[in-house]
Amino acid sequence: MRRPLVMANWKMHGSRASVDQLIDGLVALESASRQNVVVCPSYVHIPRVIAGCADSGIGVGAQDCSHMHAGAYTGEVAADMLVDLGCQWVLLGHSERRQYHAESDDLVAAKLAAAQEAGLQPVLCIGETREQREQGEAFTVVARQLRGALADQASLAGLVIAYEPVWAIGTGLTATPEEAQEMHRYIRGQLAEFAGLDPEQTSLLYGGSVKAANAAALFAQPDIDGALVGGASLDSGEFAQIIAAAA
Ligand SMILES: O=C(CO)COP(=O)(O)O
Repeated sequence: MRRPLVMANWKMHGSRASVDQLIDGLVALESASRQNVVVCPSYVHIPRVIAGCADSGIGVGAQDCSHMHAGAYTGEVAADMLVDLGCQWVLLGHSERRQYHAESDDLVAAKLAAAQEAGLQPVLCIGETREQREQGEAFTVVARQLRGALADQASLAGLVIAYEPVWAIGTGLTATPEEAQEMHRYIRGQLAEFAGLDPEQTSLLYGGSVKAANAAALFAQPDIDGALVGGASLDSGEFAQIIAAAA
């Protein structure tokens, strides 16, 4: 179902103290707003966030998961383990995973299948680099990432897509609302065309330098349902304003 989801990706940030402060800010939000919020801390902080957000309506997710089931895979975290902790969500295919850990579309597809099987709600992250956009390849790249991850899935129930142009992540450069809308419209069309998804049931989030100052204009676009927020989600006041803009 399309819903105004605002997700925090804390990336590799946080200490127990700073995580506690962020949780205090989130649980102090009014109840209706909290239902639209999902927080993705680093693995090590997940139990703390789940405990701190208990009964608040705030969802908790991981930033990645393994494509494999439990076994001798040092350093990996299985989707089942995340479910066992109480996670409901997982980000997959984030551009920082693709860039620094060489994650291919095939690997992202395998992770997505593992997440679905375990009962996690996956958020598939896609987006083009600056060079790809400048060369007029943005739509081709996004279509390839979508097909690569989704084409052979047994189930896509509850899937959320986050469009995060790589050139807008952490750079302060946001796609204009019109640029983001154009791509979101295109993605919705692709989902219907090859994945058999009802485009009106799939939430599409925008990510890339979302801030309090630009959130409302992005959310006003007809195909932008919410946001995946990095840097600004580490500032309680700023993040609360983004959540308010989505309501
Ligand atoms: O990568 C992002 C969220 O997953 C976006 O990060 P920023 O909001 O810091 O640009």
